[in-house]
Parts: sequence; structure tokens; C-alpha cells
Amino acid sequence: MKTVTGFASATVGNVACGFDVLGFAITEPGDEVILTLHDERSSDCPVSITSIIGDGGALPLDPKKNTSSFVVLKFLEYIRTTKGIAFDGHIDLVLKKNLPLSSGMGSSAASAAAALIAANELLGSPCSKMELVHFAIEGERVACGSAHADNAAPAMLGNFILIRSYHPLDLITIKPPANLFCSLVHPHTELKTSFARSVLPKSIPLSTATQQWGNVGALVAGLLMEDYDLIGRALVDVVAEPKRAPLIPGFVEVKQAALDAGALGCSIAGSGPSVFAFSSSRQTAETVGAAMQQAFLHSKASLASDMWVSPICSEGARIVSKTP
Ligand SMILES: Nc1ncnc2c1ncn2[C@@H]1O[C@H](COP(=O)(O)OP(=O)(O)O)[C@@H](O)[C@H]1O
Ligand SMILES: N[C@@H](CCOP(=O)(O)O)C(=O)O
Repeated sequence: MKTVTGFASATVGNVACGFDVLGFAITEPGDEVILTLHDERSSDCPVSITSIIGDGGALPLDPKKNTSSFVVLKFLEYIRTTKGIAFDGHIDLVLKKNLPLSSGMGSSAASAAAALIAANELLGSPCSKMELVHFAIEGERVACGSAHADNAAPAMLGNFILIRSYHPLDLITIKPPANLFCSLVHPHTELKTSFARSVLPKSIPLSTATQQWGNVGALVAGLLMEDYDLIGRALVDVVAEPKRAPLIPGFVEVKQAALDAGALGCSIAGSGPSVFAFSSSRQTAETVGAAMQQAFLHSKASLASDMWVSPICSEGARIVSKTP
């Protein structure tokens, strides 16, 4: 019986100004998916979820509703129709859910990317990571109703990913500057991505768009030029942050605490409630993260939080172990 374990880490979507077009991966924490291959099909659906560990019973066991199994079904259909690989066996899936749900840490995308990298390995690696990304993105539609790629693409590919176009999908990998560190703080409260998207305007004034694309361009330039000051100046979001900040208790204080502690910049991680900051050394990132946690704790809602300091992950989804 062949078994493969895949891992994919947390990701931060948007990176302030790049709503739905920019995201990056950190090195940990992340979700693990263990797949076991059986020769015989044991139900109509070729994938079953045997167990989910660490979700407190919150996630669906229906293989068509959980992002981890949904994307494996899409992958099986793809290799059958485009590569002539017919799969008549069965896959049992165990999800080790280490990422908090509805957190702004790309939890649904991490499950999908971990499952895909494992399924591809289990069936002899018929697909490249770039092919697998398509299914990981489709998984986001199951999670929140929109197939945004700014979590799924970095979860699979690592680094910063810029989505130049969705149709056709055109992903650009941007290697991180060597000394860039992320402080990611997750306050103990949930905010569903679907809800955080519903508060956004359907259209924005041209003057707002002008500011936003100026910052997106500057952020990409700052990353490529390793210009930390420019990265900091470009971490400005005039589209989503003003609408979403009121949904995160203490956000204004937390952001100010990060900047006062020496962060280059700070904004909402994905759709929130997590908040991220960039710093140009690990030591500063540790100080910044601690200051952000204190600010959440001393805010009106008095929120406890978890905090991670990490460089940008350059590897993306990976195989952790396999037998035989
Ligand atoms: N494997 C999974 N991990 C997380 N959420 C999942 C998963 N599969 C399905 N979902 C559903 O996706 C929704 C959470 O998605 P979302 O709010 O986008 O969270 P996140 O910001 O953590 O990605 C929940 O309704 C949950 O039931
Ligand atoms: N671009 C998306 C990112 C959502 O990230 P998540 O980690 O909160 O799912 C958005 O801003 O809606």
C-alpha cells in the first residue's frame, strides 16, 4: 500500500496593495495531507476522507466540499482527459489541519496544495507544479465562492507570486530579498473570506485605482531591487484595507504598534483577521510581532493571538514522506 504525505504552508494574500494579484508563502505553519493508494475502488467517488485532525469537527468530510479532496478529484479528471491516465483505484485522505480556519492565512489553499503535491507523487508525477496550480485555485471557489489565486499559487509555488492575468492564467514568480522577514499575527477570532469580500466595493474611483497601481508597481520594483525602504513605502492599500479594517478589532492600534516597533509596513493578511508586517531583519520582526500581539491584547476586544516570524518560503508545497 503506497502512502504519500504532502505539506503546504500558510500564505498571505494581497500583500497590502495587490488585491487578488499578489501573495507570498511563509515557511510554517502549514497543513499536511496523507494519501493512501488502494488498488480497489471502495465507493462511487475515487477519494474518501478518512479523518480530519485538528479542525474541531468544523470541516466537511464530503470529498466534494473539502478543498483537499475536491482538488484531487479535479486532478484525477484532468490526467484522465488530457494524459490518458485512467485511475480505477481508490485514495484515502487524512487531513492534518494545522492552520486556523477563516484566518487570513490561506488555510483552505494550504490543504489543497498539500493534497495536490501528494496526489501527483502517488500517481507517478504526471503533472508539473504549474499544472497543479490550476486545481488549487479551483479549490478556493469551494472554500469562499471565488477562485482567487493569491493564496493557492504561492502555497503551491512558494516565493511571491504576481498574477498578471487570470484568463489565461499568467503567474510571475518573484524571489524575495534575502533579509525580508514577515511577522504574522493571528488574533483568536474568525472572519470568513466570503464575508470580507462582500464588504468591498464593486467599482472604485479612477483616482483610487491610480494610487493602488502605483503602489503595486513600486512594491514589485522594491522586491526586485531589494530596496527595503521602497517596499515599506509601497505597502499601502487604499482599496480593501479601509473597508475591512473595521471588521478586525484593534487593527488600527496593531498597525501603529508594528510601525512604531520598526516594521517597514503593515497591513491585513489576506481578508483578515490576521495582520502581517515586513521587517528587514529577523530580530526586528520578532520585536514587531511581539508589539502587535500586545496591541491586540490591549485593544477593546482584548484578543489573544498567535504569532510567527518567518522568511519567505522559496519551495512551496512539498513531499514530507512516502512509503514504500
Ligand atoms: N480543507 C479546508 N480547510 C479550510 N477550509 C475549508 C477546507 N475545505 C473546505 N473549507 C471551507 O472553506 C471555508 C474557509 O475558507 P476561508 O474563509 O477562505 O478561510 P481561509 O482564509 O483560512 O482560507 C470554510 O467554510 C470551510 O468549511
Ligand atoms: N485576495 C483574497 C485573499 C483571501 O485570503 P484568505 O487567506 O483570507 O482566504 C481577498 O482579499 O479576499
